[in-house]
Amino acid sequence: MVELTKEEKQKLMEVYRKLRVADVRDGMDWNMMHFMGSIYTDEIKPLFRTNFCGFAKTVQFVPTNRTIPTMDPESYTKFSNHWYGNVATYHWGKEIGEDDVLVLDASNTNVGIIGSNNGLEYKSQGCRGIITNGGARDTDELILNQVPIFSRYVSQTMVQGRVEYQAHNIPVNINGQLVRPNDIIVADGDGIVVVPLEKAWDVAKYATQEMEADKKSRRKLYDKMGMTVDASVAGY
Ligand SMILES: O=C([O-])CC(=O)C(=O)O
Ligand SMILES: [Mg+2]
Repeated sequence: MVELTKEEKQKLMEVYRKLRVADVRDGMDWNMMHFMGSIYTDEIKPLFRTNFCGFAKTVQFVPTNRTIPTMDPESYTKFSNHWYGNVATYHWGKEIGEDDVLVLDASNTNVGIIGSNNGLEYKSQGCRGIITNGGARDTDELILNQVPIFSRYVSQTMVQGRVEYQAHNIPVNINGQLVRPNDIIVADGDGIVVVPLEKAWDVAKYATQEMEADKKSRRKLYDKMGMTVDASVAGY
């Protein structure tokens, strides 16, 4: 796992915050990574239009093969607490910090692995966004609280009796794309791009080149059409 200093991370974020997914996609192509890194919105969708970038904090859950014995509801409360505390654990959550993006490989299970409670908690710790090939639940509240999340499913279920924590800070597979701890994640309405951390500056250089050419061109069109300058062309 490549580690960066706080200053190096801040410098990268200053550059990446300005880039659109399309620019980063171009920057990847310029570095001969045409078939790497893209995760599309037909598979992993944002709950609402949003954009973010940050460093991947990876976690993996797997489906369970444990049988659930029949029990009365009072016993189920104990069972549920035990599962949450020992099987589908969220102990890694406290490690999430500023400029992280939580990348949760839930093994494509339709389970509500992120809800409005843990989603808001990670946001409060500085988490920029969440990406999962599993499910989100409490989605009305996730939207109300503007917790930026891209997920495969809108789910209803709890994790108890369904999935188990497997590992964190390991390479994971999201829709056929490798995401390693601290790789850069860029997400917007066009989907998600994963940039290998060791290529981050090379990708940023050509992504910025393409973005600037594009914005200068759009700015001319704004002027030609008498359109009011907005954030997407300001400064060009
Ligand atoms: O409890 C969970 O793991 C998921 C959830 O619904 C929440 O955090 O609100
Ligand atoms: Mg909940």
